[in-house]
Amino acid sequence: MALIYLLVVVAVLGLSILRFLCRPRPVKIPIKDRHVFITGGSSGIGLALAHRAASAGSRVSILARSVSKLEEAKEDIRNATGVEVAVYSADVRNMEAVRSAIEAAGPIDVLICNQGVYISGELVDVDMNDIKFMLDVNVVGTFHLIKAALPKMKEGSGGSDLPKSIGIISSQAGQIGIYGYAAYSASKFALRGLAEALQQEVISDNIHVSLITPPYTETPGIVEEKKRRPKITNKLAQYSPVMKAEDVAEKVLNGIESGDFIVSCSFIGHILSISTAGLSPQRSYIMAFIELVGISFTRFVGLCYLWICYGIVAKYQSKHLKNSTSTKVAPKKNA
Ligand SMILES: NC(=O)C1=CN([C@@H]2O[C@H](COP(=O)(O)OP(=O)(O)OC[C@H]3O[C@@H](n4cnc5c(N)ncnc54)[C@H](OP(=O)(O)O)[C@@H]3O)[C@@H](O)[C@H]2O)C=CC1
Ligand SMILES: CCCCCCCCCCCCCCCC(=O)[C@@H](N)CO
Repeated sequence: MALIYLLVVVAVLGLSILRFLCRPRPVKIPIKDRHVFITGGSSGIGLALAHRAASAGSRVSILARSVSKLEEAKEDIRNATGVEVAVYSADVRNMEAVRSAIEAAGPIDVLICNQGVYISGELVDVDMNDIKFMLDVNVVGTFHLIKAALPKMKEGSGGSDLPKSIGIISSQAGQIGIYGYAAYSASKFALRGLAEALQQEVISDNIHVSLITPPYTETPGIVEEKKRRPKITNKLAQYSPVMKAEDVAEKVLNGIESGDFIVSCSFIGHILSISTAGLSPQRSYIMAFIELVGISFTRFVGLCYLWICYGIVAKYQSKHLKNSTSTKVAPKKNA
């Protein structure tokens, strides 16, 4: 009895300390009647986000390269919601193109940097051009977008203005490195550094950064990627279930509206976020409490997961080695 009493006192005291401690402060970011600008909005997660934001009453702009895919998305959203979205064709790798699109779109309340490319394969086999392509689109492209949008977003912010948001789509592959994703993971881990530093720089402008970490999601992009994905990657990633783009979009917009810094989209996603909490800001004292209590447990789960991973890798590589020796030997026998 006394022990339970003590535990309750400690928990309440702990929660009060965390409530005092947690920075930045919690925030609510409305999206209704506000301008939401979504890159990669013509396909997959971005398209689902555009649908959802339009249904929620936002003014929506989408940006991507292909004009025909943009027009198709525009028609799709019009048919489903009756909302006209604005479309901008630009390659995020081109700063000038990004600048003109953002200028034409007008001041942004919620910028969602969702464009992204992913090519998997063992690093020795991946072409350097493909590696640079991923870093350019995923990382440099995101810098272009934020640098182009930020000056206007800062203008007139603070004061009594409504809070604004910059949402950056990373990935679970931005929380853990997985076989076959060395370059992609590097690009997605990079976004975390950007997000953490940027949040400190823009907090006084009442701009709030969300770093989103979806699991595998059914999208046109993933259908392509799957064709080249090493089989072993599927084995290692099987513990994180695949989601539908619509469900991811719902989590993303809810996370942005709640001002969450890390937005995870699934149960395993939450476990991953707790175990990689590091020095990311945490606005919710409840979540901070869960992190403090859960972190040694999730580290243990992580160690078990890595034990499984390295077992799978060892088995795969010994089989691979045997296979490659037998193929080397076979032609000799035939000759
Ligand atoms: N699907 C998944 O399993 C997961 C995806 N993610 C991330 O989510 C984001 C969206 O992925 P997903 O929906 O699968 O991708 P899709 O391939 O389905 O869509 C990608 C979108 O980005 C646009 N895009 C690509 N390159 C550029 C560029 N250089 N400039 C401007 N726009 C560009 C594409 O249009 P266009 O080609 O016409 O330019 C398209 O609209 C990515 O950042 C991805 O890394 C994260 C975790 C899991
Ligand atoms: C501590 C507990 C750990 C539990 C197990 C976690 C398993 C993680 C698997 C991560 C798979 C990566 C998905 C991202 C795919 C992606 O971003 C695509 N775009 C790639 O093509």
